[in-house]
Amino acid sequence: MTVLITGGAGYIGSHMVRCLLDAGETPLVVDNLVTGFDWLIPETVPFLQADVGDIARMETILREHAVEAVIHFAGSVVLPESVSNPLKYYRNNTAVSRNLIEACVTAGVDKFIFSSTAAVYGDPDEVPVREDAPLRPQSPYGLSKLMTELMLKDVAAAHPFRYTALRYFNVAGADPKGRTGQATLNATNLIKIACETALGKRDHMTIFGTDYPTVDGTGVRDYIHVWDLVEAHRLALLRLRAGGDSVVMNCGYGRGSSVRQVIDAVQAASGARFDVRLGDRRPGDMPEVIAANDLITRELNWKPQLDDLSAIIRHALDWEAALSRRNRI
Ligand SMILES: NC(=O)c1ccc[n+]([C@@H]2O[C@H](COP(=O)([O-])OP(=O)(O)OC[C@H]3O[C@@H](n4cnc5c(N)ncnc54)[C@H](O)[C@@H]3O)[C@@H](O)[C@H]2O)c1
Ligand SMILES: O=c1ccn([C@@H]2O[C@H](COP(=O)(O)OP(=O)(O)O[C@H]3O[C@H](CO)[C@@H](O)[C@H](O)[C@H]3O)[C@@H](O)[C@H]2O)c(=O)[nH]1
Repeated sequence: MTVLITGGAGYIGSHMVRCLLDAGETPLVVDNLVTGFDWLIPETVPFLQADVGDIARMETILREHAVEAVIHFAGSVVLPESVSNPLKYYRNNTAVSRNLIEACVTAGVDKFIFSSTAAVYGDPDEVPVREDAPLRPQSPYGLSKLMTELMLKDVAAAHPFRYTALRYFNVAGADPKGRTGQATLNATNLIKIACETALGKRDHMTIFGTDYPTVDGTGVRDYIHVWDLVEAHRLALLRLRAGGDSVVMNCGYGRGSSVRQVIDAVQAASGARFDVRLGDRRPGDMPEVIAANDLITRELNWKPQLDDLSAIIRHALDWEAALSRRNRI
């Protein structure tokens, strides 16, 4: 019962691999290492370096490894980059996913879990935002993921194929056991940047916008611990195995933290009073994005274990320090 993890050398995918191993599953990783690192994959896990958009190669891999289900993380993930280079996102997220789905249909793989994003909502009218809210992505990144969701829906209607699309909110933290974490180069995510600054890897950081209509004027996001996120995928896999139908669900905690609250928490956890500058709003940023999570809680009986900003930050800091000790970054 092999479970293929595309993008398993990346941040979230490498946690998925650990989570499945811990549960006694048999993961297989396909990754082209464009942003991932092979040293994040445990040596016991088979790894094939390939582009997920290569239909013939993927069809062969699915058949030769008797893949039962696919969890598809591979893709391009930098939202501002998608504005300056949209075709990269429509290729590596939309077209590549299309090819992978075709390989699955041809090879008879009928269970598919897809990494979608809160960016499909754009600037929500209401928070917490529900799955049936208007879908108005404000970036090619969000649209590239929404197009994949729509393809999955059509394919599931036409073929013996069922999927779960999880719309992640802001993923952060690292494996509580310290086995993997985010090693992304030039990361743009707030918690990663704040941790890097706390450890002296950056000499300062900037708050992007202090005049939002939020609790303290800075942007509010629903930060979800990566370990709770991958556990939701494992539960989604069990649900598909039990015959569950196709579904699209938010994956977040349903409460937000502001940029200032995050930075204060990183300073408290690290004991470092680092240089924080006040800057302009980052183009394309939303004031407040928070998940409604009733659906995932009900459908998967998902019970987050690490719904705590200080735990997310402690694990992120521990991982950042471990990266330095290993001379990784
Ligand atoms: N990190 C977040 O906050 C967040 C939020 C919402 C959605 N997501 C989605 O989650 C998924 C994983 O994100 P991540 O943060 O782990 O990013 P990441 O860059 O760390 O991981 C992506 C992995 O996919 C691989 N990859 C990219 N294109 C590939 C291709 N064509 N063929 C094979 N491998 C390829 C990369 O080498 C990398 O290992 C992405 O689809 C992303 O859009 C992430
Ligand atoms: O140096 C920084 C970095 C970020 N921020 C702010 O921190 C918040 C969070 O930003 P970031 O961590 O970059 O996340 P988002 O822009 O919310 O986007 C993330 O969350 C989306 C889902 O909502 C995913 O799709 C994206 O891949 C992922 O990057 C925002 O208010 C930013 O303006 C700063 O103030 N300073």
